[in-house]
Amino acid sequence: MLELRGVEKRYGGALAAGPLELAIGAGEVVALIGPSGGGKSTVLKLLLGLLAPEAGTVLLAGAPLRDDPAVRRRFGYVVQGGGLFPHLTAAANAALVARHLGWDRARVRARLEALAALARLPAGALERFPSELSGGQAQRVSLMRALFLDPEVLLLDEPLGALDPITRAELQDDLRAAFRALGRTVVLVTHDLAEAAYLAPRLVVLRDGRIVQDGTLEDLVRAPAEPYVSRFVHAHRALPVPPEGS
Ligand SMILES: Nc1ncnc2c1ncn2[C@@H]1O[C@H](COP(=O)(O)OP(=O)(O)OP(=O)(O)O)[C@@H](O)[C@H]1O
Repeated sequence: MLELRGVEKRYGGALAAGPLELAIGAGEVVALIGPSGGGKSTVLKLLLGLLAPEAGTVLLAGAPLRDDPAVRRRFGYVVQGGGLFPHLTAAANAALVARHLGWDRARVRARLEALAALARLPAGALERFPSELSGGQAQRVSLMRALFLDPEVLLLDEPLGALDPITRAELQDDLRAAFRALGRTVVLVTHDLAEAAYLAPRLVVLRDGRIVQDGTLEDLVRAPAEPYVSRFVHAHRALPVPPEGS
């Protein structure tokens, strides 16, 4: 469904990512993980065609990705931070592209209701502005907007950033259920390994713009491709709870 072949991305001459080889099958759920600045967002934007590579080819369903609105509509994209327009209600944000394409009110309303149920957005929240939504609700609206046109591929850049742990855990459950219900190809970016492993069976570790490992959590734990992967896996701090009886 998605493929990077020998892809390189430079900013001002400096290599930010690549050369990259990556193939993602239809219906796969893949997490891109790694340190800040490792190249996760860059890879997501290359897959989406938001960035053009200086070398190599990006393929969508076997054909080179073209810069064309019809091609972009095959993707749903949740940008880092949600990217909702502050002057539009949640409903207007979610339905923005559909309205632009001329969907009538009844069709928009039916789709909003179906997606609000899928994204578990509380009734009433659709008529509010982003400043009147909680962080978790805003993320749910961003997800609804990405799914509105029923895209073949869903790309999510840190969809659960900046949420408290309880809201984050609830949204992880809901995202996982939504991915299963949709059966679409999903690529998500997170720097949280536990979240990545909960949501995606396949983990791609990026560091310094290169793929250092591509496998399951078990592969990363049992057979780390380089010492960095091992450090990343073991960098999670346990709770500093005193032992019982002390
Ligand atoms: N527009 C840009 N101009 C110049 N350099 C950039 C630009 N965007 C990203 N970079 C650089 O490219 C590299 C990869 O950045 P990228 O945003 O893809 O990393 P990331 O893994 O998504 O990081 P984070 O987790 O912090 O979002 C970094 O060194 C970054 O500084």
